Amino acid sequence: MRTSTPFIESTVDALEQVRLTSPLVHCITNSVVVNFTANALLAVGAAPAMVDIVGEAGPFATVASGLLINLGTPTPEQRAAMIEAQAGAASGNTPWVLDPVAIGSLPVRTPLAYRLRDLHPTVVRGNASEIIALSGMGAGGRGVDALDSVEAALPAARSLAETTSGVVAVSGAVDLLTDGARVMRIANGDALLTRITGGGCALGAVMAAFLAAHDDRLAATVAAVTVYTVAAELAAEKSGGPGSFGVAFLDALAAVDADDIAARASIS
Ligand SMILES: Nc1ncnc2c1ncn2[C@@H]1O[C@H](COP(=O)(O)OP(=O)(O)O)[C@@H](O)[C@H]1O
Ligand SMILES: Cc1ncsc1CCOP(=O)(O)O
Ligand SMILES: [Mg+2]
Repeated sequence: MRTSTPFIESTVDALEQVRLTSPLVHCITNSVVVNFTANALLAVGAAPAMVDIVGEAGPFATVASGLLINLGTPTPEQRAAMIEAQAGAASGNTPWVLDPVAIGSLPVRTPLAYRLRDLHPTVVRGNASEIIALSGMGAGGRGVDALDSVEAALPAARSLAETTSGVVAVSGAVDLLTDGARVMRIANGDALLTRITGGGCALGAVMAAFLAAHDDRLAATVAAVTVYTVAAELAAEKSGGPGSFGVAFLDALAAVDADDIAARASIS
């Protein structure tokens, strides 16, 4: 696969920036993955803060370096905090990531996801079925899992990028990213990421960290996916299964460096 050298350079720069500046990442995320997400952010060099209550989420989003809104277990308090946080992010010019976990048929989170979509997330990140559902072109997946292929989600991703004027990232064996005009594919990662919970959710948080480290939104998102999926490859080589992979993945997020990126990144 052809590898895009400018994107490798911007990926290495963004990783260095994340480690130098330790961006403060405000997370409103689901109760399944909250600890794993905080550990993934710490491992890559960012500073997590899980601020998901009304009265705090708005002001915090104003001053944070990046914000993640993840719809995985959207309690009433979290739902109100998400709306408050989005407004805070808008007033503070804070980049924000929307992860529309398991939308489609679920009757509470789906309209909330549409409402947030229309508030122009900097990045939407999801699996193929979530992206198709958020675009209005399909019914969603099987719970948190995709039923559609990544390539089948390309028209939905393009349409969604036009709606949001932002970046859309579809995860899977080959990740697909678009800003509506450009389409990038990243063929790194390991299937063990789908055998631990939070493999997708923590990626959304890492994207929020990288958005704080690079001005070009597409390049920042490419950098986050590349660092994350190359780290997964390094971890998989040292793992005997999902349990040891989860631990090795945190070690690899902390250790992955410019040489690993140059040797392994498959960006086209
Ligand atoms: N078959 C696979 N091979 C390699 N990497 C994968 C595979 N499936 C998913 N990934 C990676 O796992 C991470 C989470 O993606 P995914 O499982 O699609 O998200 P979600 O958990 O939201 O459904 C992404 O970084 C993606 O690149
Ligand atoms: C299992 C589960 N149920 C509600 S949220 C969640 C976590 C989903 O995590 P990911 O999308 O990263 O696999
Ligand atoms: Mg997910």
